[in-house]
Amino acid sequence: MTMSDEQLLSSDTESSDDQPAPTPGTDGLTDSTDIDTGERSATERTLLEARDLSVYYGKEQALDSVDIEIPEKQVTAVIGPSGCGKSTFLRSINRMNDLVDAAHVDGELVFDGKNVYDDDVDPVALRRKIGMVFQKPNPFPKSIRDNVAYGLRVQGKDDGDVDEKVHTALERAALLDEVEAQLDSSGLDLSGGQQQRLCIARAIAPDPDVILMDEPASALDPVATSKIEDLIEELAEEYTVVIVTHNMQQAARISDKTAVFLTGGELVEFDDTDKIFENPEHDRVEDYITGKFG
Ligand SMILES: Nc1ncnc2c1ncn2[C@@H]1O[C@H](COP(=O)(O)OP(=O)(O)OP(=O)(O)O)[C@@H](O)[C@H]1O
Repeated sequence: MTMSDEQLLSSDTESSDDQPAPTPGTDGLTDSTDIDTGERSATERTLLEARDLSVYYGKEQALDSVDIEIPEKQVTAVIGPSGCGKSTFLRSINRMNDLVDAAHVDGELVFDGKNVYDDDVDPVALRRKIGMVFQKPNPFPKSIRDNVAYGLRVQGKDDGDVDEKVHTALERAALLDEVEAQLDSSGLDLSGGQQQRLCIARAIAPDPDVILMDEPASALDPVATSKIEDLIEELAEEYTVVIVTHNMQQAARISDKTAVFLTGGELVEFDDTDKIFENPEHDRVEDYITGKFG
């Protein structure tokens, strides 16, 4: 699953000309830690690690010295009250904050042993390894097939087996059965829930390692939400999923780990989801979970 660092670092047609020449990064694998619980795996490997990560918008600090180790092939939920920096944290993982002029990042975000803020990392290539799904389904005004194939095309992977890859991505996104007979119809003609699964198929077509999801079900009805939740749990067999959600029941249902951010962009507690919801260490987290504020 993991692509080489060379691929991560290599420039492509979308990258700016002033990107430094690609250089091989570390092949470093971060620490492995044996754990005694976990339904998905007995051993967890850290795939993403924030080290003293702070993010500012101008003078305003949105994330405050965050340290966190996110395990591979699990679902990590990010929760906390409005404005506490959840989206900022998510967007710092694949450098989406680069697109905000006022944003400034201190510290490190290490992905598979490499700081993604190093000068030699191409953010466009990075975003193919760390895909993103947004709150509102945003398919392109193109056919279902072309929506999914888009990620392959920009990656130069649209060789002979595009159709096979499109099918695989739709299947993994639990959408193939519903759209197989209409791949040339517009993606915009699908229901909201189907559009979101189409966007998930588009994100996974280039075979990323990580899928970031920013409240992916908040615009959907309960049935569509339930399908997305089932899908997220399935995706974690192949991918590392980090999901921002306002819905604490959803976090409790689908995640293995939960990170609780509180006001000021502080990561107050990060632990197994069961522990966070049943017996958190911090009173402030308990107050938030039990609805005393937020
Ligand atoms: N593009 C931006 N420019 C300036 N300030 C921003 C920007 N994006 C976020 N902020 C500020 O950074 C802080 C954290 O915002 P962020 O969106 O990360 O929080 P959040 O926890 O995801 O909020 P919500 O739950 O309401 O979506 C807030 O004070 C917000 O106003």
